[in-house]
Order: sequence, then structure tokens, then C-alpha cells
Amino acid sequence: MDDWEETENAEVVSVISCASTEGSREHFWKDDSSGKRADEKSNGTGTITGTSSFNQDWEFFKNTEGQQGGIRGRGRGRGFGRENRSDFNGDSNGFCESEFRGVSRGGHGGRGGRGRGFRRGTEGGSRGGFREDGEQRGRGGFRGGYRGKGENNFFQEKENKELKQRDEGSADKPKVSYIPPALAEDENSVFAHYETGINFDKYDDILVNVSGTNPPQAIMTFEEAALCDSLSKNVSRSGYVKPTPVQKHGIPIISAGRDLMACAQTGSGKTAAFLLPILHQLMIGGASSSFFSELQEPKAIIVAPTRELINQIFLEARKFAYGTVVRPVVVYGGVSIRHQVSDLNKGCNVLCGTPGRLMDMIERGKVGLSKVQYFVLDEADRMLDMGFEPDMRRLVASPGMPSREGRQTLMFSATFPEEIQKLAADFLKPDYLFLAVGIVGGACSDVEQTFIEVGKFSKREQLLDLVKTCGNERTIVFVEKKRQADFIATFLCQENVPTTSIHGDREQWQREQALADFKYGKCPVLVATSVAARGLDIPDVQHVVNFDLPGSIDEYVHRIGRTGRCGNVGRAVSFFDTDVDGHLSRPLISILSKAQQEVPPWLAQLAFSSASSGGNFNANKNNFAFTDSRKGQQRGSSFQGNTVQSQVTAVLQPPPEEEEEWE
Ligand SMILES: Nc1ncnc2c1ncn2[C@@H]1O[C@H](COP(=O)(O)OP(=O)(O)OP(=O)(O)O)[C@@H](O)[C@H]1O
Repeated sequence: MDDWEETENAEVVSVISCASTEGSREHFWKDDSSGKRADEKSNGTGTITGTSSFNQDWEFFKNTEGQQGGIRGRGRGRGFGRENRSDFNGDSNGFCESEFRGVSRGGHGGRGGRGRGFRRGTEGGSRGGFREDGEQRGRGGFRGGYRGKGENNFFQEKENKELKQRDEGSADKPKVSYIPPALAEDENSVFAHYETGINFDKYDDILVNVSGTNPPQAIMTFEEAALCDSLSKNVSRSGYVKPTPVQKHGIPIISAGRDLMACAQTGSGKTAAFLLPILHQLMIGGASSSFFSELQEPKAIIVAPTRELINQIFLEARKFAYGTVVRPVVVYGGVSIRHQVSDLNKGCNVLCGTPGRLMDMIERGKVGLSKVQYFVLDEADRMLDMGFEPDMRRLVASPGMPSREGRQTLMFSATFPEEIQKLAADFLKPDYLFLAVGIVGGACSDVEQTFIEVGKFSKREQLLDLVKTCGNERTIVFVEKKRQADFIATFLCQENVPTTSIHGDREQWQREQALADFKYGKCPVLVATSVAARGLDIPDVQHVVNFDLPGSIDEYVHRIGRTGRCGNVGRAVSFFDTDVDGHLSRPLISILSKAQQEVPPWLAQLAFSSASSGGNFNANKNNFAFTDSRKGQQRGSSFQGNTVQSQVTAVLQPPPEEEEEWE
């Protein structure tokens, strides 16, 4: 059943987070009135400090409570909305029951991002009415065919008017007023990091392939990268002693001005691989931005598919640019646009954004593209799949954006399906380099993968057993549906397992709160949809549980990559329901064997029987690739370096209907 087809009388339970079995929610909030969260002082390893969003959230909640009520009432949407009130005013005991239950019906669905007509309660409001941001625009009204000149003006005026209205809010559409807490500026907070793990040095043994003409020589040390002084200092302060393979090869390629498509396993330092050479160039080029100008013209644009990920990239950029003239800025949905515009106006050399909000800023005339030298797509295969490809095409076709010859385009991911590689070629110069560290699309070998054959009705009990044995170790539980995320989180809370949840139907402040509660140990279990599958670098995540396996093998690789990062080891346990997950048996076996891990006999049997019965196995179509897609087309051409993997095949499934709304 689709998320939106909730039966009229179903009681919907939603979760903010359940952090302690002592005292009430009210107590929980009041305790932190000092402005600092008790839990933020330590992450259990003593290395992380951070700024609290707690009091601000509370203020936000108080300020918007009326609005949240006000946005309900249209459409069939049904409410999760009361969750907030029951959370904060709820009675003090039995927090699981009183805090997380709340039913609201008749929600104002707002206008769904992708043309869905209705949504549930508060969530509905947040996707519709609460969003005055670019996502909706990106996904809705600005698409379409050619417009004549006059028509363009007409549309432009109409769009400007709409933007203005949205920005100012209107009676039935409250504007997004959430302002994230100010970031801590002190050095310790900026450079907080976790330690590399015991397997960090094993990165050196990974096979690396660079294909394309004249690749520059790899560096072996950061000194060889000859980064400018301040950047070099910031690299050391970040605890980086030696570069990872993707950095050893990626940094000189980018510094040589080449376009790049880079594929390296999860958690192996791709972010720094693109940030360091870009920041270096901007620093030596005497980056200047127009302070307090209404039009900012960044030299680098970085896009990523989710708000949390782009924010993380921004924080990395801010860290490396610390104490220099380079000013990174981040824009993403769910946050007050005015707040972001005023931040932008203070100057911007590197702009990090989710596609919707970024396009919004461009269309509002706040961001000009004519000075763009670097265009970076992180999680590039996601940015170019069906969901985002039109946005990316629109972005590169936007007025002022230099053509691919006039800019440097850089793409990074842990997975690069062949179809996407072909598509990506439209954005890259023809002589781009393809860098493969290890097996393209392969899972991180530091993650021990286990599978449990389980029917859908016993998953909950199995999960409970699992998380109870994990104690306080940090665990991410992935589910397919947003509603399921709330149900499972509530279930675990009721079983006294401090749990929170993150998914695309939660307000931005709730998402940030959930991540903070998870990061700083208040809730060691985070139940998440695929919105948290890619890129998130959360310290000390020891376990990933796939309560539901994802529809695609690539998504599986990204999900389990939330643990076992940067040389640390981790565990992934997946519930395998033969009724629904059968199509994954073959690609999973392939992933397991490439990571040199044991294949459970029942999984091998299943894969074998599905292949011998004809199944939908298609030997010619991989849904994850192992090499530079140009090789097959241009045998005998000038490509250098040969990727060796080839024999593994996978089942090509039609992409599952996407439930999560992306940024
Ligand atoms: N050379 C290095 N030395 C020490 N730590 C590093 C180094 N490079 C990166 N890291 C750290 O490793 C962690 C993972 O890096 P990063 O998030 O860039 O991985 P990624 O390859 O982008 O992963 P994903 O595919 O999941 O997006 C981060 O905490 C980062 O600061």
C-alpha cells in the first residue's frame, strides 16, 4: 500500500526521538535551557563537539505551533501533526506512549513536490505549504519545453510573483522560517574528527585504474600535492596524515585541470579529493567574493542529493578553508530562504547546494554562474539518474553557466552504473579521466555483511533482538517507507530502545534534531529511509541493519557504507525476505564475493535456482558497472590502464517506484 493511502481510521504514530526512559519530554527540553546540550559535549569518543539546535528548535516549535495547526485542512492528507504537541506538552510519564502518539486528520496536503495531490497532516504541510523553496519549483512548474521570448517574459513575471508570494508567505501557506543554529566557530569544533581505523593502511593495497589519455602522476603524500600553507595546515589539523587512494590520484588530476569521473568505495575520502585541489586553486588565485553584494558569483558549485549530505560537504569545505579568504556557503531546502540569501550576500566562493534550492537562488538572481570554474556532482550517479537529471541539465543550461569546455566538471560516487556513465559523458569534456579505486560499485570490504532469511512478519522481533544485543553501539536501521520508519522507531522506543528517525516527510529541524540525537549518543538507534543512505559520515556507526533491503544493489552498497568508514570496521545485517528480495540474490552474491566474504548457502541456492529457472537474469545488462564505460566502445583507442573486472553479472530490475522524495 502506498504511503498516501492510509486507511481513514488508522492511528498514525510519529516519532521525534526517544532518548531516555527517565522523566518527561518536557523535562527533556527544559533540562537544556542553558543553551548547550548536555550530550553534545561528548560523542562517546571524546572527540566531537558541536552546536546545539535544541533551544532553537524549541523556539521554532513555539513560534510555529500556530502555523502548523493552520496548514491543515485541505485534501485527504492525514496528520502526523499532533506529534509535536504531544511531544512537548505530553504528560510526563510513559514517554513512549504519550510522546509519540498523536493523530491528526484532515491535513492540508499542500501541493506535493512532484505533483502529488495530497499528503499527510504536518508532513503534507511541510512538503506543500511549508515549502516556499526551490524543490517544488525544480520538480514542478519550471520544467517543460521551449518558450518563446515573449512567453519567457510572461513566465518570468509570473514566476517572480510566485516567488515573492512564497517568500512572503500567505494565509494558507506559511513560509519556511526555520533557521539552523549558528555554527560554532572555534577551532576545536571546526576540526572535530574521528580517528582513522586499523584498516586505513590497507587502502594502499587497493587496485587503482585511471583510464583516459595522459593521466597525471599520482601523489604519495600531501606534501607532494604542494597545497598552499593555510590549506596544508588545515589538512593536518583535520587529522589527515596521508592521502587515501582516491586523493592520491584525484588531487593531481583535478589540479591538472582535467575533468574527472571518480569511483571509490564508501568512506574512503572522496570529499577531500575534490575539495582540496579546488580550494588550493581558489586560494592561490586570490579568491575574492563581493562582500555584501546581492549577486554572488561563486567559482565552484557543488551539488549533492540530500540536505544533510550537502551540509556535511559544506562543513568539510568550511573546515579546509578555515582562516583563509575563501568563503563556502550552503543552500538547501527546508530552511528559511531569506536566511540563506543573507548568508550568501556576505560573499561566496564555493556554493554547495541541493538542486532545487540552488536553482531557486539562480532564478531569483541571487547567484550568477558566469564565473564558475568547477562544477562538482557528489553522488554523481544519483544526481544523473531519472530523479535529478533534468535539474542537472537545467543547471548547466542556465544563463551564464560556462559550457563544459569552459569549466571543469568533476563527478564522484561509490557506484557508477554503466547507463549513468554514458549519460554523464554529456556533462564532461570528451577527454575526461575515469578513476576507479577498487571495484566500481563494490562494497567496502571493512564491512562484515550478514544476511538473515526472514519473513516480513518476524522482522520486528528479529530487529529487537539485534538492537538489544548491540547495547549502546550506534546502529542505523534502513527501511523502505517513510511511514515504516516512524512505526519502527516507535516500536523500538516502546521497547525502551532510545531511537529516532529521519526521512523526507520530517520537517528540516526534526531531521537535524534526529541526526544530532543520533550523533551525540542520545539515541543510539536511527531508523532511516534511503534519504540517509548516501554520503553521511557519522562517527562510530558500528552497525547498519537493512530491515528492508533496497530495490537496487547500488543503494545497498551506499547504505552499508554508513559503517566501516575510513579504515574502521563495521557490521551490516540484512533481512532477506525471499518473497520480495529474490531479485537481489545474484548481485548480492557478487558483492559478497568481491568483498571476499562468505556467501550463505541458501542465498547461493536461491540465486542459482532463479538463474536456472530463467528468472529475469540478464547477463548483458549490469546494474552496476566495473569499468570505464568508454572502453567497450573504443577498443584499441588511447585509453591507458585497464580495469580487470568483467565477469560478474547482475540482474537488471526496473527501478522501484520511488517513495522517498529527494531534494
Ligand atoms: N586522508 C585522510 N586521512 C584521515 N581521514 C580522512 C582522510 N580522508 C578522508 N578522511 C575522513 O574519512 C571520512 C570519510 O570521508 P568521506 O566522507 O569523504 O568519504 P566518501 O568517500 O565521500 O564516502 P561516501 O561514499 O559514503 O560518500 C571523513 O570523516 C573524512 O574526514
